[in-house]
Amino acid sequence: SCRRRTVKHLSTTAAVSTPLESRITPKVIVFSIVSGILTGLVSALVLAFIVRCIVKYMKQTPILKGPVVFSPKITPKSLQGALGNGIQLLGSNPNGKYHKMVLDNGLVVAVKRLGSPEATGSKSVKRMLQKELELLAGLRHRNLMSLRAYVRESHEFSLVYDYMPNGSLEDVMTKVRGRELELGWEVRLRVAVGIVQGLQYLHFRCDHQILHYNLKPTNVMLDSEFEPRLADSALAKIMPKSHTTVSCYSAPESSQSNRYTDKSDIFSFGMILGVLLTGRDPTQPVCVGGASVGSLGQWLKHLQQSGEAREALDKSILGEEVEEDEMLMVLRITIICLSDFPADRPSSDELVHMLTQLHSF
Ligand SMILES: Nc1ncnc2c1ncn2[C@@H]1O[C@H](COP(=O)(O)OP(=O)(O)OP(=O)(O)O)[C@@H](O)[C@H]1O
Repeated sequence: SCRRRTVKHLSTTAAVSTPLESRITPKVIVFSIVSGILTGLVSALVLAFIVRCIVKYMKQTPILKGPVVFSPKITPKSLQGALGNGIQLLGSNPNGKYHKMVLDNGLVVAVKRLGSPEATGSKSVKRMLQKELELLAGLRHRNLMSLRAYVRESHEFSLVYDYMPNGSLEDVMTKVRGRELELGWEVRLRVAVGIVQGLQYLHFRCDHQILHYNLKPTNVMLDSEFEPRLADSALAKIMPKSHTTVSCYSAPESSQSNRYTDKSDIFSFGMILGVLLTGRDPTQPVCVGGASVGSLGQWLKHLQQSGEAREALDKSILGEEVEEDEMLMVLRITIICLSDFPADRPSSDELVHMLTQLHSF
C-alpha cells in the first residue's frame, strides 16, 4: 500500500506540475517582457504629453487686463479714471474710433479704441494683439507716433498716443483747400521727407521688416513744428482681414489681389506726394474745365507724358523758380512711386536719398 501511495503521490505531483511548465514557455516569457516594456513606454509617453501640456499652458503669455503703460508720464490709475469720463470723438472708421482724453495730471492723449467681440473675442486673437502691441510700443523714431499705453477691457483694446494739436495731414490739407491755412513748398517737402524717413525706419531699421499697411493723410500726424509722425503703423495687419480698408491710397496689387510688400507702402507715399504737390483731394476725381479727367494718379501721368507737368502744381504756392523746379522733380519721383508694377517703384531707402538731395534742410 506504501508503494501504491508513493505512486499515487508521484502521479498527483506530475499531474499538477506538467501543465504549469508547459504554460511558461519562452514565447510567454518574451511576450510578457515585450508587453511590459510597451505598457511602460505608452505610460511614459502619456505622462510626458500631459507634463508638456501643463508646462505649455503655464508658459503661455497671460492675457493682461487693465492698463499696460510704457510712458513715465502716464499712471494706470489716471488712465483708467479718464477712460470712464467724458471723451471727445476725433475720428471714426470700421477699425475703431479716435478720442481725445485729458488725464488727471493734465496730459492730453489721443486714444484709439479697437475691436468688437467678433474681432478680438478669442483668447488667441487677444494674445496675438497683445504681442504685436508690445512690439509696436518698442518702436522709437521721431517720425512715428509712439504707443504710450494700452488698456484691454473685455473685447476692447484702447491704444494711447500723444495728442497732436495740429491733427493729421488730412486736417491740415482740408484747411489749405479751404484757404484757412497756407502751407508753403518747403514745409510740404519737409513733411514728405519725414514720412519717408518713418517708412525707411519701419522697412529697413527694425529687427524684422514692418509694413505700414494703411498709409494715408489721416494717418500722418503733424506736431507743432509740422514734423510728421506716422500713426496706426501695422495696425491694419493685426486687425482681422474684413476690417482692412481699401482706399485711393492703396496700391493696385493690394486692392486687387491682397498682395502687400514695402513697395505697396511706397505707392501710398506716392499718392501723398501727389496731394502735397497739387493740393488736391484724391478721393475725388480730378475735374479740369468742368470735365472729369480720371484719378489723381492718371491725371499726373497724363500731364507728365504730354509735357504739361507744370499744370499739376498747386497754384497757391507757386512763386520762386527754384521751388518750381524742385516741385517738378518731385512730380517725376511721384510718378515712379505710382508705377503699376511694385518692382518699378523705388524703396524708402532710395527715396530718402532722392528727396533729401533736392533741398538742404
Ligand atoms: N494723436 C492724435 N492727435 C490728434 N488727432 C488725432 C490723433 N490721432 C488721430 N487723430 C484724429 O483722428 C483722425 C483719424 O481718425 P482715424 O484713424 O480713426 O481715421 P482713418 O485714418 O480714416 O481710419 P483708419 O486709419 O483706421 O483707416 C485724424 O484725421 C485726426 O483728426
